[in-house]
Amino acid sequence: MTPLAVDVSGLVKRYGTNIAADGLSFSARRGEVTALLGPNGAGKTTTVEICEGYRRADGGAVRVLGLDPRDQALRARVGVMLQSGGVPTGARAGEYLRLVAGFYADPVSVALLLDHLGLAEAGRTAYRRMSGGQQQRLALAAAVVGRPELVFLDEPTAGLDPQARHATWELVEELKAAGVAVMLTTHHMEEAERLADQVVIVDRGVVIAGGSPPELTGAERQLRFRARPGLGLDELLSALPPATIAKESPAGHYVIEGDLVPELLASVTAWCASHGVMTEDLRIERRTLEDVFLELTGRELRS
Ligand SMILES: Nc1ncnc2c1ncn2[C@@H]1O[C@H](COP(=O)(O)OP(=O)(O)OP(=O)(O)O)[C@@H](O)[C@H]1O
Repeated sequence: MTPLAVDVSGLVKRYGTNIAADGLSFSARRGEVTALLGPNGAGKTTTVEICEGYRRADGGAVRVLGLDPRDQALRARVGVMLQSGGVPTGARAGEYLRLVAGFYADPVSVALLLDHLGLAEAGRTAYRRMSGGQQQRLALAAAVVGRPELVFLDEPTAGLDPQARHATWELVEELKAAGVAVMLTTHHMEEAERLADQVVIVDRGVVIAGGSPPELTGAERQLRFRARPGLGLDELLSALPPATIAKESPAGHYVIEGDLVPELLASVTAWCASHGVMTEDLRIERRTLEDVFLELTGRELRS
């Protein structure tokens, strides 16, 4: 059986008294995008750096393509995009990418890759003169130029404009179609929803939920709104059809599940009006990963 691309079990990592990973477990498969999603400080970068072999774990087991993450045999098989580039500041984009390509047996065409990521014009520009978005795309190009079997992308689209973000997303989709395992960290939930086959939601060093985006968000649409905390939900429910469910989670965030026909919406808003309740952000849609995170932790993902 082919080993999992990444297999992390009970990972523990401490920085002094601060626990960045507290028994964290997940796996990532080939030909799939696995997203570690969580707020700042959740432990995503630490986890990925341990998988990349840059940091040592304090406990737990980590295998990457079936090997110890520090095994030198992985260098040629794994692509890494770091948050802070790691490119010499005087290097021109094209030169640098050709240099990196030279380390691999069967690299991708540098010219095609530059073109694909919208960097063709920046090919002769020194790294320090490139925009932040261009530098980020160059780091991405360097991670994939060697045709890796597994690639780690740490916040690959943070700070990119929408066009560059879409170019990055397309590249990730192509990698996946070519059978590459992609591990991506993000606190951008649309990115996780759009790209990921598996989402691993991390908070405070532990996995609080995992699955495909539809598994996590559910297929059913819901009526959601915000209003003052502590509305009498039993009373509201008595005004709604019998199979309807109403929840307040966390305080001031309301979710109504049931047969979402126009009459239900009218009944909810009529009940609110008769109780002097002003709703905000009233919407009927599938839960988002943001909603899932909020329900699980009582906090916003983008904290
Ligand atoms: N080198 C370090 N020394 C001490 N503490 C650290 C170090 N690196 C990370 N931490 C702490 O470990 C915790 C997890 O950080 P980590 O960077 O792994 O989270 P993250 O989910 O990647 O966050 P972000 O989205 O901001 O990158 C945080 O509390 C952070 O302050």
